[in-house]
This record gives sequence, structure tokens and C-alpha cells, in this order.
Amino acid sequence: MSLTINSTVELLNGIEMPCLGLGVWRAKDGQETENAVLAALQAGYRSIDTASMYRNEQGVGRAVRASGIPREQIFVTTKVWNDEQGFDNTLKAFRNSLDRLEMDYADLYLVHWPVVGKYKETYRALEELYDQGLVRAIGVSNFNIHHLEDLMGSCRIKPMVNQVEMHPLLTQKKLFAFCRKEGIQLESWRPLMQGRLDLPLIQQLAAKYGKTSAQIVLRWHLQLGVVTIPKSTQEGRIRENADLFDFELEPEDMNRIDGLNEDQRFGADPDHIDF
Ligand SMILES: NC(=O)C1=CN([C@@H]2O[C@H](COP(=O)(O)OP(=O)(O)OC[C@H]3O[C@@H](n4cnc5c(N)ncnc54)[C@H](OP(=O)(O)O)[C@@H]3O)[C@@H](O)[C@H]2O)C=CC1
Ligand SMILES: O=C(O)C(=O)[C@@H](O)[C@H](O)C(=O)CO
Repeated sequence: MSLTINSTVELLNGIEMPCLGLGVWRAKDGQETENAVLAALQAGYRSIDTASMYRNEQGVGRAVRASGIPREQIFVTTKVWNDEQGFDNTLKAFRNSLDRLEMDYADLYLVHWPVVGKYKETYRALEELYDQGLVRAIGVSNFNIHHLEDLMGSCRIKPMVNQVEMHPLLTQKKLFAFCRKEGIQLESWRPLMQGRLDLPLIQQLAAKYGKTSAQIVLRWHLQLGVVTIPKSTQEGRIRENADLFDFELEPEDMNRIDGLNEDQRFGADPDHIDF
């Protein structure tokens, strides 16, 4: 499989989305976010995942401008938070996100969580923003199959991406197969299990391939065809997490990693959100 740091996937509307991005949840706005995003862009990342809730869109925007890389070569994702949902509120929330980013469009705008009774109206606002050319692609996050089926029963534009928790302990096989059938790109959050990488099989594979545990896990995501957005604010790890393109996991090792699944979540369950 010939993946490179520039590899992209094609979304339903033909837009190319980088396979690897930097996540910035819990990166502090200001210097921490700015330094991390700049380090990532210098290391070759071309995609950044932020959200209104992360309160660091300003730092992301500043780093993108400081990088000197043309805006159109960088894929910026942001998301509408739960208490901003609803049609009018979402349009306003998006304006606020663009103001903080100091950008005139976002590449991808996501409904952050499926807030019951609100997510369809919220998604209708995303369709409106898409029609207006303010976002290049739209999608959802933390949607289970039943949420997607419900949404697709009435939306005009199919979600192009579903960003969900996924890693070797939560392989999301059914959701992944459903999204693949529908042409919805799966994107994995918490791909590194928040740094809990001491699983014996992953360590064995790290020794076998001469790579780190993080690199084994991230390579597994990429070889599955899942877009992934590991977070780090440490320059060395930002580089490590992008050094994935000089080896390939053998099919049997991909299957062994799949076999680690325990349906274990480190984050919230989309069917029981209370924040
Ligand atoms: N849509 C959603 O609801 C959600 C989206 N996300 C997105 O996904 C991104 C990634 O998920 P996240 O929850 O941050 O978890 P990750 O699985 O990316 O893990 C991040 C943690 O792992 C550490 N780490 C990073 N690289 C390495 C490495 N090479 N070796 C060891 N430890 C490492 C980081 O520490 P350090 O920074 O010190 O390196 C940090 O503590 C988020 O930043 C966010 O953008 C996350 C949660 C929910
Ligand atoms: O980081 C995000 O994007 C999230 O939505 C989560 O971290 C979420 O806030 C959560 O898991 C709360 O427990």
C-alpha cells in the first residue's frame, strides 16, 4: 500500500481530505496550540482538527498564517458544539468559529455530537453553509448507525465524514462497514488511546517493525483507510506520529491488531451524552 504523508481520501463531493491530521483537543489556546500546529505543518501535516469547544481556534488560525503555507493547501476542520446546536444558533456559531480562525471558509464542518432533538436542524444549517460555499465539506461526529439512518432519512446532502472514537480496543467494525457502504469517510478520534500504548501485541509489533507503538497503531488506522488525527503538543511526538510511511503492516498483523477489540471506550458513549 503506497501511502505517503501527502495521501488523501476523496470525499463524496470529490474534495480531497488528508489521511493524517493533527488533533488539538486540550492544547491551550495561545502559544501551545500555535507551536503545535506550526510544528505539525513544518513536519508535513496538512490537516488540523479543532472545534469551537476546544477554545483554541484562534491559535490554529494564527499558526496557519504564520506557516507561510497557502491557506488552500491546509485542510481545517472545526465543529459546532452541543450548546450551539439548532439552525440559527449553528449559523451564528459557524460565523464565530470563522472569526476566531480569521478565515473566510472552513474545509470541513462537523456536528460535534448527536444532540437528541437538535442534530437534524443543526445539520440543515451545515447544508446551508455548504450551499453558500463557506465550507468545502460537511459531516458529523459521534454518530452511530441509527443516528446516521435517521439523519439520512431527511437530509439533502449526505454527510461526507463521520468522526468517531476508534482505536485497537474499539474497532467499530459495524459502523465502519455501514459508513463504507454509504460512502461516508470514517475518521478516528483518540486513535492513540490517549497515549495508553502498553498493549503487549502493539509492543511486540513495534519491536518487529523497528517503529514505536504509536506508529504501529497509527499505521493500522491508515491501512484500514481511516483518516486519523492524533494529538500531541510535543514537537518530537508530532514528528514521530507522522513518520509512518517507511513501513507497511503485513495483513496478518493488521488482523492481529483487529483482534484486540474489546469495544472499550475512553471517551463518552454517543447514546449517553450528558455534556
Ligand atoms: N469529535 C470528538 O468528539 C472528539 C474529537 N477528538 C479529536 O481527536 C484528537 C485526538 O484524540 P485525543 O483524545 O486527543 O487522543 P489521542 O489518542 O490522540 O492521544 C493524545 C494523547 O497521547 C499523547 N501522545 C501523543 N503522541 C504520542 C506518542 N507518540 N507516544 C505517546 N503518547 C503520545 C498526547 O500527549 P502529548 O500532547 O503530551 O504528546 C496526549 O496525551 C483530539 O485532539 C481532537 O482533535 C478527540 C476526542 C473527541
Ligand atoms: O474532544 C472532543 O472533541 C470531545 O468532544 C470530547 O473530549 C468530549 O468533550 C468528551 O469526551 C467529554 O467527556
